[in-house]
Amino acid sequence: MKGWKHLVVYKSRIHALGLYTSQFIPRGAMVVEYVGEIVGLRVADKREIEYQSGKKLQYKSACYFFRIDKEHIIDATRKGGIARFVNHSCLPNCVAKVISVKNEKKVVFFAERDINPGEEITYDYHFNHEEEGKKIPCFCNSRNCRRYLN
Ligand SMILES: C[S@@+](CC[C@H](N)C(=O)[O-])C[C@H]1O[C@@H](n2cnc3c(N)ncnc32)[C@H](O)[C@@H]1O
Repeated sequence: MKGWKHLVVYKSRIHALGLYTSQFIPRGAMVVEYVGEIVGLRVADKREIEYQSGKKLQYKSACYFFRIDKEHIIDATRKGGIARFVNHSCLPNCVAKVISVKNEKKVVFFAERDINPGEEITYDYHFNHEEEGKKIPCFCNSRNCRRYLN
């Protein structure tokens, strides 16, 4: 499959917008790369506060961070690709892998099973568990839903 033209951002049944495929994707195929700015934890923390403050309306309540490793985050809020619209599912059709290309870390989603045209692309966010009150309800609607993202 060449390029990402078969991937479409569309209203999701899980949350707001989601990413869908218009073509069959075979198990094991690369689906999309999570593109954005790679920043350190300190910068990411500052940006999170800035985004949540709502000072810049276009970033308000944005949550387009992907943690690559202990020190680095991909921030897809200001500059990012379509992968930022991939929602969480407790029974996902993709898995996110951190791979190294020419010594640079990249996050790529691979199909964990065959994905049919019209299906929403999902992966398991694997968020850390949070205490009551900080929990985010999950709307993935899968049979094994854990009820919360975190
Ligand atoms: C990277 S965004 C995903 C794209 C998002 N749907 C949008 O339109 O911008 C991640 C946020 O989407 C929401 N989200 C993703 N999967 C979800 C799920 N299964 N249940 C509830 N909210 C979800 C959460 O608010 C999460 O912090």
